[in-house]
Amino acid sequence: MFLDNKNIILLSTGSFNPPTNMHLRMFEIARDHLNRLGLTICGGLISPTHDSYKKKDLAPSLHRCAMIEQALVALPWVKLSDWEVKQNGWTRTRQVLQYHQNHLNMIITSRLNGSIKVDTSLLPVQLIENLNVSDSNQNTAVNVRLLCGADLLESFAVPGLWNDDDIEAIVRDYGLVVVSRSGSNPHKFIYESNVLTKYMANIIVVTEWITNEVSSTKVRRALSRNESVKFLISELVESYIKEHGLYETLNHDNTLKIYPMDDKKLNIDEPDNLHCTEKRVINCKNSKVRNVAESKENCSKVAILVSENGIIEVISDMETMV
Ligand SMILES: Nc1ncnc2c1ncn2[C@@H]1O[C@H](COP(=O)(O)OP(=O)(O)OP(=O)(O)O)[C@@H](O)[C@H]1O
Ligand SMILES: NC(=O)c1ccc[n+]([C@@H]2O[C@H](COP(=O)(O)O)[C@@H](O)[C@H]2O)c1
Repeated sequence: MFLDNKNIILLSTGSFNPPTNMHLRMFEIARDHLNRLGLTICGGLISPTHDSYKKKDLAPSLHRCAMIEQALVALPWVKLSDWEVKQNGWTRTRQVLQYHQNHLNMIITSRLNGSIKVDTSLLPVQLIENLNVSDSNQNTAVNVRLLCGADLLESFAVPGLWNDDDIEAIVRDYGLVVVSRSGSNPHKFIYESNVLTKYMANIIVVTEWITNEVSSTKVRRALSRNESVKFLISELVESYIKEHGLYETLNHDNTLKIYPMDDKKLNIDEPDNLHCTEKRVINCKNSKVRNVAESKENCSKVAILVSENGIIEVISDMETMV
């Protein structure tokens, strides 16, 4: 039931839309903690989810992979794996772990057997160096562990999201390294789950005392409002985003409502059924309102109302916007 803890590779799955500094810090925090427990971390992998994963505002994987590569310039012991995004559809996390563990161990075995044509690009440098000096009796097999934030762990309880079999296989065969997030209580969550309690020895909870609640959602929101994201994401990622015009508009296609000014005056009175958390009037003389809605028309002023559930309503000064 207990995993052999030699040669751990931390694998993190998610949208990385975009990758934030906290995605990177998660690896550092986990490595420090595991080292302190006497465990060896050989490397890390980031495996972004497939484009068909149903998540609002998900940028194409081409961009997400490129942004991860930019972010990882500052974290060379972690590598991007684009295997998931290259599949025909979304892959369950259990299979992602299975693929990477089998694949990496296959590469290691081939390498030890002297096969020259082995693509080692996913292997951490440290492990390759060990392999170069190792005799074949040495235990070089890797254990790929799922590295996640406590919110991902707690998503195990969302009805219909995860198969029970998969949850059991993930904790039994691979193991978890869970980084705390404010508002979560991973120890309590494990206690309340029979299967997680059964395999508790394979779950390492890392308490992050220097809490940082940056999330991709908040970064996307800031970008769409043209607010600074400095120190939340790497400068290289920020440059990539700007260069490709990503996240300039938030996609609320199904819920966007645009009121011509005749209907609602531009004094941002709330429409009857909308409780606003935010109200803003934007001056945009002779410009397209790109950060609010795809409009072909120019306008000079719009009012934006953002409700608690993320619905954006726009009041424009030109009927032609509608
Ligand atoms: N601030 C954070 N603290 C701890 N873990 C985090 C944090 N941000 C992201 N993670 C973890 O990183 C992994 C990938 O996360 P994901 O791409 O969903 O990022 P996110 O910022 O939570 O995204 P979104 O805001 O789009 O839901 C998940 O395991 C998630 O729990
Ligand atoms: N059944 C499963 O294996 C399952 C269910 C939900 C999410 N996931 C994964 O967890 C990650 C969640 O990412 P987000 O937090 O960005 O939604 C993604 O990599 C996704 O593929 C896996």
